[in-house]
Amino acid sequence: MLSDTIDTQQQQQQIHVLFIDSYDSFTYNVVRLIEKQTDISPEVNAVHVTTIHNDTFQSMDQLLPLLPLFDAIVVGPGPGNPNNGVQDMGIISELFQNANGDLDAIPILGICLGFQAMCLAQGAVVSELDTIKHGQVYEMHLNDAARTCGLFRGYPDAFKSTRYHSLHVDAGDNENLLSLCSTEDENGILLMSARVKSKPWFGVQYHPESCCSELGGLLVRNFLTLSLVNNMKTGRWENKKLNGRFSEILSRLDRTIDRDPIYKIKDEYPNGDELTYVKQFEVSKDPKLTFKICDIIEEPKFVMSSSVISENRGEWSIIALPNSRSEVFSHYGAIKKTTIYNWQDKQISYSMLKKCLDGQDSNLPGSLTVVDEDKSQFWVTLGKFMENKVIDNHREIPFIGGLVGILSYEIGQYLACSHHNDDGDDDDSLVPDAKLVFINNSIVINHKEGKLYCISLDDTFSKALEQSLISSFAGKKDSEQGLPWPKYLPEEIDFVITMPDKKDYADAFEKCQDYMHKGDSYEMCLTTQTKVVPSAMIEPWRIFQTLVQKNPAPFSSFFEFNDIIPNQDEKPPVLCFLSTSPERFLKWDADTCELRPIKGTVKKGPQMNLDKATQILKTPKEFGENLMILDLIRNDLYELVPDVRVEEFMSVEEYATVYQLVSVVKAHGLTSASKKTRYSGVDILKHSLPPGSMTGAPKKITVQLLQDKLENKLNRHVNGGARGVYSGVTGYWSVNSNGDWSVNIRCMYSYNGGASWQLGAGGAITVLSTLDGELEEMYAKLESNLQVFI
Ligand SMILES: C=C(O[C@@H]1C=C(C(=O)O)C=C[C@H]1O)C(=O)O
Ligand SMILES: NC(=O)CC[C@H](N)C(=O)O
Repeated sequence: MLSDTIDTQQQQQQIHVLFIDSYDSFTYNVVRLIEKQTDISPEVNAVHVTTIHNDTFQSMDQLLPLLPLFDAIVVGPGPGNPNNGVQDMGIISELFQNANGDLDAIPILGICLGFQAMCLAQGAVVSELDTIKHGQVYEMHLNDAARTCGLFRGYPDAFKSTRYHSLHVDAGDNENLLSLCSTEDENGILLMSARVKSKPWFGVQYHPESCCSELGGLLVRNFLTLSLVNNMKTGRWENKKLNGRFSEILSRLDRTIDRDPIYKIKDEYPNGDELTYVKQFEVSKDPKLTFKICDIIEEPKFVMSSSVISENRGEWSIIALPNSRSEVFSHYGAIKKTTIYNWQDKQISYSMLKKCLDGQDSNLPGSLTVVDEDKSQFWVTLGKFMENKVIDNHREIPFIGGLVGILSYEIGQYLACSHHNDDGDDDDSLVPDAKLVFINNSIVINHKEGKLYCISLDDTFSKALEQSLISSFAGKKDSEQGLPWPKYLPEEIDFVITMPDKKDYADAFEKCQDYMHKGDSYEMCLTTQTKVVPSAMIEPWRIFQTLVQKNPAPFSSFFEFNDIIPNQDEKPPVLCFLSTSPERFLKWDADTCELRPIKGTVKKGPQMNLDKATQILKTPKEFGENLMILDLIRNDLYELVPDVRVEEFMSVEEYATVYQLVSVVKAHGLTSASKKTRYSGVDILKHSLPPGSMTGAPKKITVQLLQDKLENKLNRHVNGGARGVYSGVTGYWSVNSNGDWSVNIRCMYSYNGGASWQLGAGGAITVLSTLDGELEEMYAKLESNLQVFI
């Protein structure tokens, strides 16, 4: 797919597959499975897959002239119903109609939606299942015809595979189709694979690429072998056109989908030793240490701390210290603008910033940069800035300085950046979708080893602060003393709490069920927002102090963006974020990245213990929920990196108020790839936002349905229904090529310095969900933070 050189001789020995994607979230799992089948025959040395979307071409007339380039076509899975033709499947319906017989000799493999479309075009009936299967593993049974069909060569009679479908094919006694495989469930016996008798066209209803499917690679290998034999017989193999113009067309087609790295990664980076200052000393291993340290820091600080430590999570805490040399990057998606200025620059006022964002350019001081760009270009701006900052220094420390901050949900793919502040005044344009600050000075703590590091990228770490850290904490053992922080908010303050309407939630839940029954989505993470208005101002830090004690979590974050000094009569809309998230989204170093999707939740209570929760979390509902997101995350990684592994499969983890089902997926070899396909962790971040665990699958259609049809109504009392900071990510991109981002859940955020707070909570809805069960889960998650106010 992403080969570097177009060498015709070499290409002649490659199998070329055209993959037609329907904006599914499992596409690249299939693509990589195809690419891996390299040992097909001595004539073949590689498999090259070109992926296009089902709407890349408007009609077959545009695609037909390109088909001599390809040895086979794979039509992938996807949302929608083949009965809706072009509207749901773009070019796929016309492809299978094959009006003039142009595709008679071209081998095609249809998977799920592709299979249904193929069978429909042959006269079979495609209709809704009574009992729908999303992320469920079933035994597939081959019939006698399969024994003589090369597609299942080498297969046992039965094997397990994952199913993701709302619809199914009833072939009846259709004369054009030969059925090969079936499974049995509450719906009866269902067709799971068939071929078209008169053509080299095959299909499977199940998902060979799922991480829970057996022998998926063999199916693809068999299909490629059949394709090769077919093409050698028909002369397609010899006549394949790959020279000159065709070779150019192929490389252009390969770039249809944008996968350009955000910035070019170099072979080597300077070590930056002249300026980097690292002072290390021994401290207590108690995670409360981070908070005790915060108490002695007067300056502004961002905290990414752990209040619960467990293996591979929460081992480190970071206190980032922004100062006047810190560049602040804010992106405003709705008006497509980025601002860049230094932290608390005296020349920059709120009114000036607002004017320039409103397009009334006044005389901008030289220290304020405003760039017209969309969210995609914003990443390039960040890349350009960071490119020259990267150093090869202290890679064993996760953060030594770099960009720190918050990315909202709407900065992610497929989402409209439309959110605005709903607080009555006209501050709409000033709600940022991303806010990142470059940090030179930080305190980094390794709780596992009891080590503290004072770090500066420009050798400006305050000597006074270092001295007081040493005198207060160096060499001191764990103390039994708790935090001197209040466990409750001041009693005299009241809170007006606006929750989503239960009836609205029920309506949205029903609509989700409709979409899933129609085949438009397999899982939908439906979320709600609750607004809390205190009767008097409480400092955000004061709320954080109570929150972290009530709901300790591995990713407890505190951010208060006081980046503009307020003038007397101005109140800049300060973004604040307090989080006790259990969920890592993405962690990376120079070569590897790790994602830890959480999916599956059981509320804690007197009747619940770990064993019981484990039993519940391993039932089909929770299993399916987790598997769907696990396969989706594999897809997000596979799009950029070929080596992706599931390292932990559905472990149960215990938190303060809930049990959660967690999987771990890693991608290796970011930098060992060829120069052109070399990605950094930040490319993976850009490509995989919004986090799959907050969207559902398939990601594109699901987030669009949630944003346009469901949450705009359900959450209209907050930010016009936008999720904003909730469902986004928080973390850092360190100059030593490390990064770590947690999912913004179990959090609260404010766009007005704490005058009002928003709390998000939700959960994945599948066809196995019940309204009561989902409501209970949503309230359990909401309670983890709302408890601070009630
Ligand atoms: C949506 C939330 O949580 C997400 C949904 C989960 C689920 O559906 O089980 C679990 C963890 C998160 O990925 C939330 O906490 O608000
Ligand atoms: N995974 C798929 O391709 C699903 C196909 C179709 N949308 C269905 O739900 O049955």
